[in-house]
Amino acid sequence: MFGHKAGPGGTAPSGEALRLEGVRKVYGAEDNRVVALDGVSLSLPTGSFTAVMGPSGSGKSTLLQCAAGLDKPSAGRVLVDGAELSGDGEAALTKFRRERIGFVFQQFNLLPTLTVLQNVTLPLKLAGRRVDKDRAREILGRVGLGDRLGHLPAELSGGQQQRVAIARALVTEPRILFGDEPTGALDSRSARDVLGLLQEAVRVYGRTLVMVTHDPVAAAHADAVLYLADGRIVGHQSAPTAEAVAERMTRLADEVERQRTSGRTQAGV
Ligand SMILES: Nc1ncnc2c1ncn2[C@@H]1O[C@H](COP(=O)(O)OP(=O)(O)OP(=O)(O)O)[C@@H](O)[C@H]1O
Repeated sequence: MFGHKAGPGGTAPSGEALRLEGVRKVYGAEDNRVVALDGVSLSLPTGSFTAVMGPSGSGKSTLLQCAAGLDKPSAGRVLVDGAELSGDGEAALTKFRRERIGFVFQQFNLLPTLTVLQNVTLPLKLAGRRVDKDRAREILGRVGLGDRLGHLPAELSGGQQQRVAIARALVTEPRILFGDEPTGALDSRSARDVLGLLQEAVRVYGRTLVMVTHDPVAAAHADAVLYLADGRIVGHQSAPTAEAVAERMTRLADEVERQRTSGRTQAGV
C-alpha cells in the first residue's frame, strides 16, 4: 500500500499541500538573462492531482524544480504543507526534501547497481529512518513487482522501472509527490498503468500530486490542469478531458506564437 488510507471512504485530509507566492526564477547574467518563472502564485489542496502543461520553454520543469526544493527561486516563497522551503542552507533543504517530498522523473533515475528492493529502501536510509523492508515489499507488491525484488533495473522494462521509481518516491510517505513527465518515456499501455498507480496514490491514500506532462491523455487523469506560458500561469481547467486539454494547448501555442511574432514586429526584427 502507499501509506495510510485517507480517512473513511478515501476522502483526503483537508489542508494546503503546496503554496507558491510570487515565485520568480531568472537564469543567467545581464546579457543572457532568461526569466523562466515570472511571478507564479498558486495553492494546491492536500489530496489533489494537478497536471502542469504549457508550450516548450514555458517554465514547467523550472516550476517543479523550485516547488520541490531542487532549485531555488530568485524571489518569492514556496511552502510545502505550511512550512517554508527556506534558504537555511543546502543541508536543511535536503532534509526537508527527504522528509516531505517525492519525485518521479521521466528517465526513472534508479541506481543501476542496486536491486529493486534496495532502490526502494534507499530513501529511508538516506533520511536516517528505520529501513522497513516489509513495507517496501508491500509497496512493490502494490505496484505489481512483488516477484522482482532482487532484480536490477536493467533487467526490467521501462514501465516496470517507473513503477519501482513510484514505489521509491512513496516509501517515505511524502506530503507531496512531483512527476516531471513520468510517462514521457513509456509506451501507452505502460503509461496507463503508471497513471493508474499515481491516481490511486491520490484518490485512495490522499497523497498530493503535481505532474508536468506534454500528453493530453496523461493530463486528463488529473483533477485539474494548470497552463503556463512564458513563465506565467495563464489558465486553469477542472475535470479535464483529453480532447479539451488538446484543444486548449493548440490555442495556447497559437497565442504564444502570435505574441512572439508581434513582439518581433514591434522590435523591428
Ligand atoms: N539552467 C538553466 N540555465 C539557463 N536557462 C534555463 C535553465 N533551465 C531552464 N532555462 C530556460 O528557462 C526557460 C524555461 O525552461 P523549462 O525547462 O522550465 O521549460 P519547460 O516548459 O519545462 O520546457 P520543455 O517543455 O521544453 O521541457 C527556457 O527558456 C529555458 O531555456
